[in-house]
Amino acid sequence: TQTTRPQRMLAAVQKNATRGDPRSVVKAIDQFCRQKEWAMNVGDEKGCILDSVVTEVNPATVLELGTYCGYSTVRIASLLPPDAKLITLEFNPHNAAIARQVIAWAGLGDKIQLVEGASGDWIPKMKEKFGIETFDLVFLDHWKDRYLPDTKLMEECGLLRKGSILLADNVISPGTPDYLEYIRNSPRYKSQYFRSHLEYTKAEDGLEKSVFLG
Ligand SMILES: Cc1ncnc2c1ncn2[C@@H]1O[C@H](/C=C/CNC(=O)c2cc(-c3ccc(F)cc3)cc(O)c2O)[C@@H](O)[C@H]1O
Ligand SMILES: [Mg+2]
Repeated sequence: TQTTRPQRMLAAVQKNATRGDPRSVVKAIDQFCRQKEWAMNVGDEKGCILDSVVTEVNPATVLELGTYCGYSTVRIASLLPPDAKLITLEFNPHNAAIARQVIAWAGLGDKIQLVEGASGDWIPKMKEKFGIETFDLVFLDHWKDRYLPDTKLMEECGLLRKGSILLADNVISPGTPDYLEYIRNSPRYKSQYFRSHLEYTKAEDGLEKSVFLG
């Protein structure tokens, strides 16, 4: 029977990456996507920008919206301090199942909590279910029309504090026009655009980094 792209990506990790070595997992996925099949991971070029933001913020609490196969989940978690917590939300059970195995291969299972469900349902439960007060860093990489409603929901739920960082993928390609318009014009955020390229291509894309001002 026909395999799926996430299944083929996982197979490439299990074949080419070293168990317990997150960077080799990231490298194996990037090689798979460059040499075999394009996939919507943040990729190695934007991934370096992501790395620099994670390192600068040094977050104790991270929320990722849209796990997909766990590429950015592993990339972020590999840079976190010892007691930091990364919660990642994914509502497609097949993608979640693949991501769990990618995360396990990287040996990062104790740093990452993958929650299977929709961001709109789980964002209001972060405090009661996971004892999270606020997130130091949020990585937005799920359906592009959910960036704005979920940002407003995080504000309403009090999950952002003065200095919380939102980092949004794909603000050019596929694009998130309503989110960009809101976040760049809101007096409650200070935003910065990091120009880059759509993963594994020469097309323009970039990351928008926004600081919540409280
Ligand atoms: C509300 C909710 N709750 C929970 N999980 C959610 C969720 N909404 C989506 N998810 C999950 O997250 C992933 C979806 C990611 C969406 N990403 C993109 O569509 C994307 C597309 C491109 C792209 C660019 C140019 C092209 F020509 C074609 C594609 C590049 C990218 O980097 C992308 O991220 C996927 O695993 C989905 O199940
Ligand atoms: Mg993306």
